[in-house]
Amino acid sequence: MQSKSLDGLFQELLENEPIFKNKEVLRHSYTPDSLVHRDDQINSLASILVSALRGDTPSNILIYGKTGTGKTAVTRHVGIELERKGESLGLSCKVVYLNCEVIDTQYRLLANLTRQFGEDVPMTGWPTDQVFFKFKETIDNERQVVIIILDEIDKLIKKGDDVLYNLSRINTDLEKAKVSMIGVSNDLKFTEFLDPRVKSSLGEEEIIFPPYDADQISDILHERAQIAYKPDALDEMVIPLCAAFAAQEHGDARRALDLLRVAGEIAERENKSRVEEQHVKGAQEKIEIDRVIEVVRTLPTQSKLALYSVMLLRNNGYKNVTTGEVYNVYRQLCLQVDMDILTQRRVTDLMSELDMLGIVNAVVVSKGRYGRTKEIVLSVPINSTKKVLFEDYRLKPLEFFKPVLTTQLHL
Ligand SMILES: Nc1ncnc2c1ncn2[C@@H]1O[C@H](COP(=O)(O)OP(=O)(O)OP(=O)(O)O)[C@@H](O)[C@H]1O
Repeated sequence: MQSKSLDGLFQELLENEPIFKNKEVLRHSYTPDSLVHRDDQINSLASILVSALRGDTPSNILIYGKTGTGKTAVTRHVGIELERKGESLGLSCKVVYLNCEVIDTQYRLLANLTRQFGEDVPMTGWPTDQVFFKFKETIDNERQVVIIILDEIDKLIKKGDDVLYNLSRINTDLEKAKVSMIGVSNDLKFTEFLDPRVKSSLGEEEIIFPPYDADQISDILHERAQIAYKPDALDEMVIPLCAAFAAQEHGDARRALDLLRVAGEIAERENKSRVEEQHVKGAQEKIEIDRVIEVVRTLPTQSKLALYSVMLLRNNGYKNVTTGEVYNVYRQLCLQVDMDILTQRRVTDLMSELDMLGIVNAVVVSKGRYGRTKEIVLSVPINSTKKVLFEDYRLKPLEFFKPVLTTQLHL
């Protein structure tokens, strides 16, 4: 019975005229062929890397810019073109890409690099020196220039800068191969934590990616929309609105492309043949909620308990939740899951942090002769937040817990 109705549903959905021509090109994994408004950065990068085509070692480069300013897209694009040109000139020029958020230890980085040159190194188990030796031996097998792109390089140095130190000195041990590095970061200050020798070697050249303004983002979106959407699928206000929202967020092209995709998905779900202004607003709201929920997922357990206390109070019909009531419930939750009970002052601090993260909204209200207190309102949807909280095994036993609540006086 159910499968029949589902079959009908699929049929109905299939018969709707799709508004997307190729949705994949709006995803993060897609690398565009043309990058508008980045000619200066492309030229700077190419003029440094051209040394590789002369058989010399290009200077190391540090690339800075806020998130979504095209750093990765430009670096990869120039890297691909450099390899292509090298090939046509009969030169061996290899550009390898590593994301240091994923590969964040010296061992894993070296093992991964060696593997990219076709040699098998186990992902754990060897002494680090041995992996480094293997990497050197592997690349030094032939005359080649190797350019290593270290994206999100700031994540790597959180665990020490040994690997950067070793890589920055590697050329002295090589006979045939030459290595240079491109570090990419959206943290302008990360070099402050580097060993001065690494800092000066890595930052031989620096390229800055400024944020896009709304007009530049509009151009990026227009180009992408042409391949992503069917003709006439977008109301004329859609692109300017996506661009305006993204420009408010420090000119983030990734955010703009997300808005453009999610707006289309919302319109599609509503069976509309055109994406309208309200779909972009819906997309903005959805992306913001998804972001906040992601923040909830990474909160420390104590903050999760404080947050869950607010949720329980709201769920039990409390209109004006105060920090005193939160603390009362919080204590009961701690006892239930056997966690240390923090002082009321500390829990009030945790609530302020949740406020700063946009998870709750606390306003100070005056209660006349009863003094002043904070009233706390949730800024996240209850059901999805609950789901995320219970992913934490320490909170799981609280799923059906009912706290003892005081009757709320409406002063
Ligand atoms: N000039 C551009 N033209 C076309 N697309 C662009 C341009 N700049 C950025 N994009 C697109 O915007 C998205 C984000 O760009 P990218 O990943 O390069 O940003 P980033 O600066 O590396 O950000 P992060 O620091 O967060 O990694 C990508 O999908 C990319 O294709």
